[in-house]
Amino acid sequence: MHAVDMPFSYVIGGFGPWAAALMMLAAVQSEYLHRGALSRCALGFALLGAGLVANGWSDPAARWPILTLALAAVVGTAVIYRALRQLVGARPTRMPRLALEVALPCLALLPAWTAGPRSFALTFHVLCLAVSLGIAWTVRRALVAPRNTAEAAVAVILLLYAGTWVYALYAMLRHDGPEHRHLLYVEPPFLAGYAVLYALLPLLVGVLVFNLANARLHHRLRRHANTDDLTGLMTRRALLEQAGPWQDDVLERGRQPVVLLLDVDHFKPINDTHGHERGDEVLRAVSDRLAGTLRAGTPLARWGGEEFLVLMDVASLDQAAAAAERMRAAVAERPFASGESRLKVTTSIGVSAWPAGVDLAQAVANADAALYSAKREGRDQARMAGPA
Ligand SMILES: Nc1nc2c(ncn2[C@@H]2O[C@H](COP(=O)(O)OP(=O)(O)OP(=O)(O)O)[C@@H](O)[C@H]2O)c(=O)[nH]1
Repeated sequence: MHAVDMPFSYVIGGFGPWAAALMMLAAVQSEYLHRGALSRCALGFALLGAGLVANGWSDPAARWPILTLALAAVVGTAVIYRALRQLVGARPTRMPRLALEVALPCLALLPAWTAGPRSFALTFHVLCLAVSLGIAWTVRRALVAPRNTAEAAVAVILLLYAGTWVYALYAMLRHDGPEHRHLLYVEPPFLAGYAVLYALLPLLVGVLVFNLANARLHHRLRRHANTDDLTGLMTRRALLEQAGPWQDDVLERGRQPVVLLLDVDHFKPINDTHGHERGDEVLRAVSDRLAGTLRAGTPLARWGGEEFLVLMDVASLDQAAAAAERMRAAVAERPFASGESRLKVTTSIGVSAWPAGVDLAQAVANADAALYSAKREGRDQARMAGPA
């Protein structure tokens, strides 16, 4: 066999696996990491691996190393594919089934191989084109209307990828001469390079994909743990995590940290009279109104059932009292619509300074004591705690 049309072989040998690798990465990035996209990428890898093996077979010196490396690459791809499916929560594919899925199209190459290099190359190109069209189908949304850069990148890569195979077919059909019979053939030194590429690439991509998928899962879990489902405010946990560094920063800027604890008055009767769902609506509306009185970035958490906690930096405690009054008024001034009826909702608020060297738990306990006296003295009011 001769090496012919080197740049072309180079494109097929070099671009194909990278395109498949990028596809896998983009699939993770763009949230359409699903069975269809993944299995077609895995198939793309396997097919290219099979093409490489067939190529290497013609060179006795390269035969066994290439065979071993390419098989390792195929197995590596299958393992990564399976792990990824588990990561995204899909039922794990059974290995024999996956092996069959990937092996069948590769086996289709066998009869073509025995029929001669030209029919082999032709079959190979048709299969690869089918795979690239298959991938295009699974990610068609990215092609038609990409929503972000990752999706736009997928569209470009796919077009190049499919274009490579279309061109390969065109070139094969147009040139019947012997020099175009072995479009897959690559010189042994390059072949060895590709073989290493095949063996390393799935590993490399696997590590990248795992990291990306892990980072995304981690981010999602953190967001779930730190966001209150009902109100969208931060949870107690999230506020506790931020509180220490927040206090350091406020003190450094020469301002005073204060804690405001708010509790919706007579909330139980709202639930009992209007139902739990209406109660939920009221909690959401209260949290919106509270947030509306605060500067963006002020830590506001849902502290418990109908309790909210605010960390605020002020120049003086008078400012904190004024802010508490604003929050109280924002809730009390207009009734909340609940179906046909209007619900008047009020809050009681306890405010406490949170000076340096005092635990947040202590400051919250002081605010809670102030809140308790606000409740005792008739509710719908804010009370300042004694010195912390
Ligand atoms: N709808 C709804 N109700 C909740 C939620 N979390 C806690 N609650 C209810 O909030 C009510 C709190 O009632 P209490 O602690 O007795 O206080 P209250 O009726 O507000 O009276 P005071 O605080 O003394 O003014 C309880 O009935 C809880 O079931 C929630 O997420 N949604």
